[in-house]
Amino acid sequence: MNILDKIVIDKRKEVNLKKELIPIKAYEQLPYFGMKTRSLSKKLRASQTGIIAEFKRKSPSKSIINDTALVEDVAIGYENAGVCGMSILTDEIYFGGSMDDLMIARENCELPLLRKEFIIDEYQIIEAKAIGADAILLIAAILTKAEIKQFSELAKSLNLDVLLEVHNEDELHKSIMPSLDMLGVNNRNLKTFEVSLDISKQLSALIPNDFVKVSESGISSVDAIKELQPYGYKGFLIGENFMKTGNPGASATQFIKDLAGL
Ligand SMILES: O=P(O)(O)OC[C@@H](O)[C@@H](O)c1c[nH]c2ccccc12
Repeated sequence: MNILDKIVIDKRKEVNLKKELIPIKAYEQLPYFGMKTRSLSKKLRASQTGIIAEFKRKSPSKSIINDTALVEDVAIGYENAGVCGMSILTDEIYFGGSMDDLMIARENCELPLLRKEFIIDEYQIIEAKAIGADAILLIAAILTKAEIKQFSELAKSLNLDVLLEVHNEDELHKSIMPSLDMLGVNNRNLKTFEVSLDISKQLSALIPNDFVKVSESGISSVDAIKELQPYGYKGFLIGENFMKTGNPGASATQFIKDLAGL
């Protein structure tokens, strides 16, 4: 069994358990549920740099990346660096994240926040809104076309932006629909962990221009972004490259300065 299948099995167990403990109605009472969201896709469209910076403690491909950085410091650091949005892993088992991380980031910055999660149930979308997320990730590799439609339409009804992630042509063809805001190409194969920026280059022409194109994973230099921009990418999701340093906010600041040619 590949790692992605394993993650999804564990996620289904986790969500089913939680559903019994916390009814959806409880989430709808939380203050963030009724709050206005900030659009990540609009920010990316208007930006010259387009960085979405991620908070990630560990990953199945790299084990520990950073187990000392505090999410509040990183949120403030990323905001001061001028990123367009912050991505926060809320999966605990494989990525060492939590919903608390997202809520702490929400309390400490005004950035659009992307809930980075393996979403397989509408429950997690309600949860995302209730903890203060502005956008959700949907991963085509683990969803049917009907689920992508159902989940993205629910997200839109809650004013959440939707980033749909693909890794190959079949996933892309299955996914294109008007309820998505951003189309993300993951340069990392979630089943084998192989990374190649060529995936973004190959798939870009197949993504209609009405979606904001985002290139995800394995981006570790300004040159990589300059290479991807001519393919129409407006968003760049960067995790490890910032998180592996002692001060993720400071490395994002330097990165954005270099990218903007300052
Ligand atoms: O740390 P990187 O290589 O810069 O990658 C960030 C982000 O793209 C990656 O964490 C990611 C992309 N899609 C995902 C889906 C689930 C978990 C994680 C991810």
